[in-house]
Amino acid sequence: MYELKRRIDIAAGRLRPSLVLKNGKIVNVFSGEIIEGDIAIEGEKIVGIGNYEGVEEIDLGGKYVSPGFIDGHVHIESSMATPEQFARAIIPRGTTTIVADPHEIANVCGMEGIDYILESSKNIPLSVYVMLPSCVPATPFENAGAILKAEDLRRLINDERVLGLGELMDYPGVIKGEEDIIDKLIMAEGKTVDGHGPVIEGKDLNAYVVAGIKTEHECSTPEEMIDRLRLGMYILIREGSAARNLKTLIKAVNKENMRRCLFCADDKHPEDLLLKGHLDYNIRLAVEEGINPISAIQMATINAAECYGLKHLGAIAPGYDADIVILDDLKNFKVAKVFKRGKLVAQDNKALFSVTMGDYSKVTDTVNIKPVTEEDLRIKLESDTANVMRLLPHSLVTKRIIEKVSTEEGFFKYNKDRDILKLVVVERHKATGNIGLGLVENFHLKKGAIASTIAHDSHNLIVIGDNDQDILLAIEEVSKVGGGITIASNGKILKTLKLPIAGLMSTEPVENIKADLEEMLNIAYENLGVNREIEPFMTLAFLALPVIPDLKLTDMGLFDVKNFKFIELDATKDSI
Ligand SMILES: Nc1ncnc2[nH]cnc12
Ligand SMILES: [Mn+2]
Repeated sequence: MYELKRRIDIAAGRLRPSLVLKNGKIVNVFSGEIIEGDIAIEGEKIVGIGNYEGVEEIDLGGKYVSPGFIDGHVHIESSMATPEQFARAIIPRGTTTIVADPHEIANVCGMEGIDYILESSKNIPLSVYVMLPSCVPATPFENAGAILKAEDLRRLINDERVLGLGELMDYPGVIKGEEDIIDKLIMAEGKTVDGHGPVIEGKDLNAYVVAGIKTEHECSTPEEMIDRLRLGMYILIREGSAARNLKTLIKAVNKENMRRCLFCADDKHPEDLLLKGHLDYNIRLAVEEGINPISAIQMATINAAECYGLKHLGAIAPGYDADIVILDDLKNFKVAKVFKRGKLVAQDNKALFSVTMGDYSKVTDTVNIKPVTEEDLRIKLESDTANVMRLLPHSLVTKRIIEKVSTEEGFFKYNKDRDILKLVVVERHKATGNIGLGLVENFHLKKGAIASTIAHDSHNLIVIGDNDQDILLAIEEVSKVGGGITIASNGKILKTLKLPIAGLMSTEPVENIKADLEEMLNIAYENLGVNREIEPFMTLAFLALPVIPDLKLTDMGLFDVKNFKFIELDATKDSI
């Protein structure tokens, strides 16, 4: 009561605000104007726009003022950094709020993983909201470290930082009205439900929307985007490290539909966050592609706030949180200062706050595999014609190709003159001994192997190599360090990035993770001759995700995503 009365007195000019940002060019996300004036701030709230004198004053020197940026869909784990370190990377770029989907760590650690993300993001100057993972495991065609049902999720659905259900990847299950999915949708009634249903259309799309799914971030064509806008879905335009859809989709944004469009990163690696940026990069790219700067700012602020029901965020107006970004101009969108709830938290691309690591003791030691032998890696082929996964440059998609491969006594034989590598997925949560075996073309690796415990979304242990000795050595290394990425060559480990949190995240500062990854990328390209059109670690991470076509490999075998079924490696044994 008192606080409200005080805010009214300050707004009315009867009392001086604690802080006034003077002389700014304020982007008004409601009227679409740029209005010159001061911003009166009291505590965590904006209380007035106009001409004010404050106890403390900061002169903005006529710079532009935007609301803090809001990422509508991001997996913190994909940055390989903890939430605290992730905040250090993105706040200097102007992001003050994220809607996170912790399905990566949930696939490894179940509810403990979600608790960790909520707990470790509580005391940082970044608002971290969470969508409860709806699909753990993503599909029935893989073994994850947990299975989450509605009754598991229910204890968190009314948490004030939980905004609803995360990406509904099991779109066939939604369309069939499967009981498990219905349970989760009813549990989330009144909250937001995120989609992941790029390939559906027509009546199936109606079924998906009427089920309560209100957003889509997996569009890769303008047609998919328009189809979904027409049915009332919000469109999240994604620019991440894995998938880069902005330049394609932005063409379909116009002044009539832009208020239903927002930005997201989905999965972004540390080097991209630190070098390219976060939503400041999306905004810059959109403006370069012809979008009006004010519209681009609306997409990064008020649109996301309205999409997720965040009524106190997304605008520079009385009563809104004082989440404020000061920009040098509306062309390069260089972020000069960032305020979070009225406090200066970043300046000239530097975080002005320190972070202490939260307790992660319940989400480590997560690699639990049955020892793998050379015998386990033998690929039986009755003919020499195989179903091979052909990698496409800068894409999560693989192409199914049928190729003649070398064999010996009925088993696959490495051929140094052919670019056909062995891909192995080892179940790593319950030591079941499950192993998926596949063949990959266009990765180009020579004399070595790369292993990783990042393998969306079940995050089993995935390895690619051109000889079994290095494959076995790499498996042993990532298992020994409790999860991570390693490069083995000629019987030696060249480098390992340790990811002790769930086998997904490092405890190191984000700058160190970036430096280690850059060194490993260099080793992959220089020492092992990996295809420079492929980002090896991100590509490897998505080769196990059976919701993106054509062929993917899980611990249960080679999966034909288009026909939604397992197939044999020997192409003569499987009808297409
Ligand atoms: N992390 C992720 N999980 C599921 N689907 C995805 N598509 C892109 N990134 C993804
Ligand atoms: Mn996602």
